[in-house]
Amino acid sequence: MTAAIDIRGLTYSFGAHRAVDDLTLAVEPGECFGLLGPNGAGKTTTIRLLNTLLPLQSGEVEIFGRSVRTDAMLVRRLLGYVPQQLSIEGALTGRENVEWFARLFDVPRRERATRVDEVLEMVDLRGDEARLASTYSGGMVRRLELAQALVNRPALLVLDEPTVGLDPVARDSVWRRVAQMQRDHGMTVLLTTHYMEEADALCDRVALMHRGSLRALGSPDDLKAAAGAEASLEDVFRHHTGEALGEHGEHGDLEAEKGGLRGVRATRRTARRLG
Ligand SMILES: Nc1ncnc2c1ncn2[C@@H]1O[C@H](COP(=O)(O)OP(=O)(O)OP(=O)(O)O)[C@@H](O)[C@H]1O
Repeated sequence: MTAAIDIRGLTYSFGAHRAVDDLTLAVEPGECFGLLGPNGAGKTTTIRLLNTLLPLQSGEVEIFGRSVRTDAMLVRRLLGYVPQQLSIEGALTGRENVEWFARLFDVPRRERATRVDEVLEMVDLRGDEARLASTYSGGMVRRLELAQALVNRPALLVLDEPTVGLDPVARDSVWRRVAQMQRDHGMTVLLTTHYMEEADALCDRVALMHRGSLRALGSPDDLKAAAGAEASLEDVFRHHTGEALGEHGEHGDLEAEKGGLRGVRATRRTARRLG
């Protein structure tokens, strides 16, 4: 079977700094796969290489058998991407934000209204679609971004830190949507996170990255079992790197449900800085 994502010997440097170091891994169709690691591990760089936002330097990546090096346009059509940065426009309504993406991704004009309805329904925003996005809470912003990424019915949904800076309730609501979409539509999902409990709850398999390279790969249960009785994914990380992820990964005091894009932007910035 053709892998959903096939990464072979991927290496990428910013100047002298090697951000991704000889990464090899494959994600199967229909899997929810987590790239885990602290700030600076190379997760976002990996994602930007596979979604064609960064040009490959060394190594190969194929998405459903299409090379990102030679078939970039085809690869883009297969992908839905929710970046860490905000991708919505506060001066547009929720619905207009999704319509804009539908046009951008060449959803045929005749199908657009139905598709927009469908994805707004999926993320439970039909009731708020006429409000300006600037009035949305942090959790609603994230759900709207999910709707944008889904409107072209991607075979692969890529989420970069989908719940960073959200409070536990909003985080849970995003998790439920992602799990449901994967279940209902058989979509392949690749997400990056440094919330261990997020990976544990959502992912069939995870890859632990540290300083650009792959340190461990497997299902959360197998990795935990290998690290010892009653080990958590935090323990697994410590076991493979000698460092504690918790110091990088806790954002317990962050609160993104304040509403308004400015709050969301500030919270995501803070979350990234705290890592
Ligand atoms: N545009 C850039 N120019 C120079 N260095 C960069 C650039 N982007 C990333 N880096 C460096 O590459 C390394 C990997 O960064 P990357 O963003 O991929 O990590 P990450 O695991 O996604 O972390 P985060 O959770 O902060 O996004 C880091 O050391 C980072 O400082």
